Amino acid sequence: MRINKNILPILNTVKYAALKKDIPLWSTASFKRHYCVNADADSSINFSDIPIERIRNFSIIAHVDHGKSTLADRLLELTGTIKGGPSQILDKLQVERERGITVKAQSASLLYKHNGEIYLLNLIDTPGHVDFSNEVQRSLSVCQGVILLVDSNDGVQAQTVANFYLAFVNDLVIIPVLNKIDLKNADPQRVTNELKSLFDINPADVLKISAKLGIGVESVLESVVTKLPSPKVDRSANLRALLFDSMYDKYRGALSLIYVQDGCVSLGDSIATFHNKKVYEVKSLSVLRPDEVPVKKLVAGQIGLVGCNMRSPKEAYVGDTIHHTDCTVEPLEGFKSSRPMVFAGVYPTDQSQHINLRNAIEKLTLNDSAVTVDLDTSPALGQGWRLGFLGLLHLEVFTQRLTQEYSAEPIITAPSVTYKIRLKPTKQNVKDKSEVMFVNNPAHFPEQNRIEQTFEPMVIGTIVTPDKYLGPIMSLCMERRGVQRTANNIDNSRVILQYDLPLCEIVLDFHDTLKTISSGYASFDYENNDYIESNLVKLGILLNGTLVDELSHIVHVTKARTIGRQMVLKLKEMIPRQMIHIAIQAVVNGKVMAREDLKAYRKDVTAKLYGGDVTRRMKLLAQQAAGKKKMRMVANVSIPKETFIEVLKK
Ligand SMILES: Nc1nc2c(ncn2[C@@H]2O[C@H](COP(=O)(O)OP(=O)(O)OP(=O)(O)O)[C@@H](O)[C@H]2O)c(=O)[nH]1
Repeated sequence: MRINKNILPILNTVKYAALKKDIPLWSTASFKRHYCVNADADSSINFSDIPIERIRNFSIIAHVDHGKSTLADRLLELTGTIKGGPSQILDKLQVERERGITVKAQSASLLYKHNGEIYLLNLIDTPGHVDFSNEVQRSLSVCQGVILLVDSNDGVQAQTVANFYLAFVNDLVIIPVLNKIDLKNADPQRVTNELKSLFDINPADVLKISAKLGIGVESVLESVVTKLPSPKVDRSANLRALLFDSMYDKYRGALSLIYVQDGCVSLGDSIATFHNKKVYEVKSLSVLRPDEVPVKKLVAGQIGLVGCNMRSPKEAYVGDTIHHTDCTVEPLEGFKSSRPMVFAGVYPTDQSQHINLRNAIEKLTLNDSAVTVDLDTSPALGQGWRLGFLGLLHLEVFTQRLTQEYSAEPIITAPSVTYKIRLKPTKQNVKDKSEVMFVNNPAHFPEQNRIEQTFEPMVIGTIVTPDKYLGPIMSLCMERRGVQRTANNIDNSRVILQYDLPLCEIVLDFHDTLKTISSGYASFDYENNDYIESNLVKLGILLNGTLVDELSHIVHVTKARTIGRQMVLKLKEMIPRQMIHIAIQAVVNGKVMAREDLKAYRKDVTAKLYGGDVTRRMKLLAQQAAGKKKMRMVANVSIPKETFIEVLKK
């Protein structure tokens, strides 16, 4: 590791010695004496005895990869909550570890000694990717402050801007922290100036740390205690707790993560929820450290997990208020539900898997409340669901979790955004000229002669980039039918751009392309905007003359030929040759835009075996049969199940 020399003056002797010997700072005796709560004392501390003035609830927010989970690890270690061990401890899901990103906000309760007093710090590590911004929004609703973390090499990025404003509009106290000061190219001064010019943050308030090396991390804890307010709650009032996340446990059913706004809740209490009006007995209560530690009581200001035998995942409604059955209270505000941006059909590989897949989707949506679920049927794929997601990464993560956590292997159809269509007045409804329908499934796209006007959803995209990539980025936005709104300098080498872009142009691969053309330096964030009128058509895909709606796509008329060409080529590549000749065509209103042919072919997997090796022959045939199971018969053609989504990627 090459250490930035500029940080040396800020290391005191203990830290420097620890660093040189590669001893983690938090394991030094002097550190433990000052900051960690003694492990023996820890087990005897009753969390509910900690007064409100000594509670701090905060989130760590930042752009992707700026070090949130690493800082969370350090804070857990420094406070003695965990004793080292695996890194990114709050990234608990397999999908998070495999992809190296946080997709779920995770909370942990830390005990911290300040001026001899013990404080309870409830930390929430949030995801950085724009597809999971609903997790950040929910987390902020139970916090009084945030740590806004910025990489001191990368500087302010698109999600830094989005997250700053999210915290700002929620009236939260912001602790600005520059991370990765150990990197050779770190430039904390430049990034401090960016924070000043963009957000008017006082340079004197900016902390400079290296979460990886543990440098300066104690100053973060000190700021959390001294700068953040304690929660505004009332312990003497009747119980009101906000259910802000939930998860499914095999043995205990749905578990609810709650923030106790008023009063307290104890084991054995009889509680009810506003949304479903059902009554439950509190069976288990725990705080997360970050694993569950059972407690007897949760009091106002605390965050904890409640188990009350909710058997159906639908009962734990995120945003609901929990109260005691014998008291009437005003419900808490809850959450504005996030609007799904991308829809895709989800079908079992064969209909015998239907019930399993339904259970898996129900349980997983409990832990991912942003996903919307509607029933759907498809002539080729049978009974299934139309699911709504916040973006393509969200869709991919959800389906990966279905497979990894519930052993379900669904088929996902081509994702689509929701278009608005105004139909021509018919003789019967001349008076009602404005018959409008919303379509997110190409199968429901009306015949062209019934359509009066079509509209597509737009976003306002924010791009932060070094100015040397400005040319290619502007070309990319133009190619994606974007219209520039603003362009401003952040400093003398970086620019922040705002564009109006059609949502369908950014959901699939815009982010990846942007990263590629800017060597990874540009970042992107977007927010929903209105619908605008746009000339849209259905690009149908025909396999041997049969329309396959599951592969069809709604596109802008100017893109129909290019996308049609790309799709037939991709399909030719993805569909294995079969015993019949396959014609693949892309059509718009009956007019062929592109065509490819896949020649017939008979694959005799046992052909190379001579003689009578029956067992080997059987094994090969069995392997071939298993391979076929992973395919789906559509229009008499076997299609690998990934085709439906992969075909749209360039
Ligand atoms: N050199 C250096 N690397 C760091 C530091 N902090 C984090 N990293 C590295 O930066 C990368 C991203 O860190 P994470 O903690 O996963 O970042 P994150 O913000 O939680 O990422 P997402 O949850 O995906 O948004 C990892 O490879 C870390 O080891 C630091 O202070 N110095």
